[in-house]
Amino acid sequence: MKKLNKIGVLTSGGDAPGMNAAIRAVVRKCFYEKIEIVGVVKGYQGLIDDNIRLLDPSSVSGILKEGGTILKSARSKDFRTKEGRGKAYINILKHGIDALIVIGGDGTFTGANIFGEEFNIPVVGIPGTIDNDLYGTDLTIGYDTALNTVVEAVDKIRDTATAHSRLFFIEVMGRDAGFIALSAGVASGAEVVLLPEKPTSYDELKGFLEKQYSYQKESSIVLVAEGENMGSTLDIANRVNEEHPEYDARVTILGHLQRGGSPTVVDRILASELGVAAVDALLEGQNSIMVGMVKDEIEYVPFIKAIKNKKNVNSRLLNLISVLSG
Ligand SMILES: Nc1ncnc2c1ncn2[C@@H]1O[C@H](COP(=O)(O)OP(=O)(O)O)[C@@H](O)[C@H]1O
Ligand SMILES: O=P(O)(O)OC[C@H]1O[C@](O)(COP(=O)(O)O)[C@@H](O)[C@@H]1O
Ligand SMILES: [Mg+2]
Repeated sequence: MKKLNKIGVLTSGGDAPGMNAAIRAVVRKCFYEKIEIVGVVKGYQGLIDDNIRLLDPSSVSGILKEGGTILKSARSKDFRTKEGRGKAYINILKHGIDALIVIGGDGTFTGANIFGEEFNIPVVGIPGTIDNDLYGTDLTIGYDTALNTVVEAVDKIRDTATAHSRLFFIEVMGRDAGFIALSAGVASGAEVVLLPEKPTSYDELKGFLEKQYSYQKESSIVLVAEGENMGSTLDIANRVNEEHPEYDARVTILGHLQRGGSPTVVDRILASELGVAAVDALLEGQNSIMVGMVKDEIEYVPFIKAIKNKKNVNSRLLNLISVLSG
């Protein structure tokens, strides 16, 4: 195994609270192990554009509690091309980088896997996405903070919904995954959740709502994962209002506020552990793997498994929604 003298670290895809805590852990662990560490600015695009700078323990002072990412993030079209990845590799050689740590989601790991195979450079991934849609880790960095943000917002909407006896459709993030909608739904007492993993028909939804209305509930909340099957949240709410004007339905789309804010304790600890574990993995000669946390143990999960295997939503939680919404 080639000696590790210099590691590059980057954040890529949608930012997530706790990415800074992970960067800090990687940088401080490298210092501890006497390995040089450089930060790549703006994800894979920064590798292509040679936007690379030296980091030291003081460059990560005070960032543990900050949302966003000091290294910035990007969705790089160029890295999807062989030509772009070729430019990235030239810059890796220019800076003498021996291995990469990439912090991101499924897209980031797909790119890392291709890049590692093309150019034979060791790459280790740290799961950072609010969506929690990665197989091989119980939690991804940022998910817990996003959940807390969503629940705080839903609690507030519940106040006004109850005051006016209204139905609210609240759309949350989760491009292809319903983890945020389901867990936040249980934690905020949502009456219905709409998830991509469990397609619901319009008639089923109507049936749920009619049942709720027959209980004379003070308010109802439907948490909609953006990737669910029925189409736009506004269209669903409009149709419900046409058929049942008495529900007086309203729509709130929480949007990018779910991605910001100071990370929770859970995310800070997870990010610190995985940051250190990623450097350990490289020191052990690991390659093309994600470091995950399963039942409080660090696991090495091949990129291909983390991307291709489907992480299932918790059916117990789904059942809770129907049992507790009465
Ligand atoms: N098939 C691919 N080939 C090369 N690079 C990819 C591929 N898929 C994703 N990437 C890179 O990873 C970046 C992040 O992926 P994206 O899906 O946007 O976010 P996330 O990693 O959070 O899921 C993309 O912008 C792109 O640069
Ligand atoms: O910020 P953008 O580019 O509008 O992307 C929005 C998407 O990013 C996310 O917030 C996070 O997704 P990724 O972690 O896969 O990038 C999704 O929930 C959402 O669909
Ligand atoms: Mg993703």
